[in-house]
Amino acid sequence: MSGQVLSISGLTITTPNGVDLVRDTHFEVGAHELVIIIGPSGSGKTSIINTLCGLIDERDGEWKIAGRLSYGEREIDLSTSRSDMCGLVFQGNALFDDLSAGENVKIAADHAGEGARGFDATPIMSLLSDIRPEQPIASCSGGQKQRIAIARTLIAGHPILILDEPNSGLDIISSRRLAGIIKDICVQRGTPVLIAAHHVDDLLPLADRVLMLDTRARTVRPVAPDMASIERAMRGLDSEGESALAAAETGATAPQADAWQGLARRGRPGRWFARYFAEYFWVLCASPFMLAYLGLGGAILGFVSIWFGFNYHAFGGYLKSILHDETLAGIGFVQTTISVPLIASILVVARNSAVICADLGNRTLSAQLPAMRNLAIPGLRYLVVSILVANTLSLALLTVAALATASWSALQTWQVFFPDQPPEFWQENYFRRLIEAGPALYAQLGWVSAKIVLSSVLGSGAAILIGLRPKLSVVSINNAIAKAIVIGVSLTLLSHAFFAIMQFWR
Ligand SMILES: Nc1ncnc2c1ncn2[C@@H]1O[C@H](COP(=O)(O)OP(=O)(O)OP(=O)(O)O)[C@@H](O)[C@H]1O
Repeated sequence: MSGQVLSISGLTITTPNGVDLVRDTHFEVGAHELVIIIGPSGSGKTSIINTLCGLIDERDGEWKIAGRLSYGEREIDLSTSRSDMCGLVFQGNALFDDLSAGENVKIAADHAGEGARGFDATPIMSLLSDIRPEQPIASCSGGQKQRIAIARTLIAGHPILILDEPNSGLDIISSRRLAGIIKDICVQRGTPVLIAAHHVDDLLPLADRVLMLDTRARTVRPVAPDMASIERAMRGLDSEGESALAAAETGATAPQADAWQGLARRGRPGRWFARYFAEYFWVLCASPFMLAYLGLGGAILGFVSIWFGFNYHAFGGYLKSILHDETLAGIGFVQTTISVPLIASILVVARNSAVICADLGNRTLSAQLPAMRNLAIPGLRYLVVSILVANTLSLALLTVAALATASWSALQTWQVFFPDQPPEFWQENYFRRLIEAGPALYAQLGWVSAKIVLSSVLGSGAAILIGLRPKLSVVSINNAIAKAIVIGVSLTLLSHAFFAIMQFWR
């Protein structure tokens, strides 16, 4: 493959907001060449890299891409096809946190392409000499993670190598060593290497050329590979990030400055509890998806109880003719005080345990809770109280919704059996035991409320405790979610069984 040139022509990238990052841009990276691309913060370096690596994510919005990438015999139309020729070291590392340090490299080696065959990996592996292969990713320092990410991509053996800010977490010695290793690889393999970087001092001695993303001309142009020329070229360029920094330096007003000044003023901290409560109430209860879920559960239960209660009972014939009012009263009582509250609790606790555990697990993994503590935000209190209250309200309201649809579908099913009976007859008998109970009505509702509150508090409490336990990876969050569902539903079954026994214990 030696001697092949990476050539980009006619590259235009338009963000989903309609901003052209580059227009009709051309550049090349030769075989054995190490080229650095620089540009102000937010100018589009990562977007160019993602385009070259086929990683523009259309789920973020509709990007418009035009241009061609050619390398050797292959040519790719970037407007219609995703490029698969460039290996990328991601800015945020993107390590697999459920695998150990060694496994992160091994998995790349085991899936390496032809380009990796017969290549001496010793210099790459020497990048990792201070890391134990069995070390979990979570226990590696920022610089160590970065070196693992670099080694992993180098091992994979793509014909073209692209690095996004590879030296941002490294000390100066590691950074120089890294630059030397990358250069060696570039020369040995004949690989074109493109590096996007802000801190170029350590990389410059080994760079063949420097390209600059010119935010005024919306193109990529060459700059002499020395710090003085780079600084001169960068000065005078405009971008959102640059103009904000320049404004801060000179005391001038940047476009969004007023909005940010308003945010910096101290307000009432209590509104953040309301903010978190509203967020959890919506996700745990009020979303249309939840209402439809519980409505459907109630409707199916209403139909099943009446249909099978009348059709498949041992005294089915009698029930239909002379005993149907008593049967209806019995089914109505069991449905309103036992079965619908139980099914609603199981459905809500199972679903909401997963949501709560995933939410807190992600906050734990991404260190949001220590960040809140560090900012003197009573995060745990906001989150835990909001979750407990929102989940209990959610279960109460959704049980009422399920009871409404269960009663409605019970009435529809009953009318299939007894089309001549007026709905008033159904209403009188279906709710008779509940109403007959007189003051005990309140006792029955009290039992139902007790089941709901206990199921909710135990279910969401278990999900909170499981979600807040230390998490090392996304896989550990998944396992925690499964555990929270099983424990939450088991506690719900036990709560309902306990109160059902108490309810009829006379
Ligand atoms: N999904 C998106 N939707 C809309 N605009 C986006 C999206 N992703 C990025 N942008 C915008 O595209 C521009 C370029 O972003 P990009 O991340 O490519 O810049 P960059 O030069 O790599 O920045 P930095 O050096 O700060 O990492 C920015 O203004 C950014 O706000």
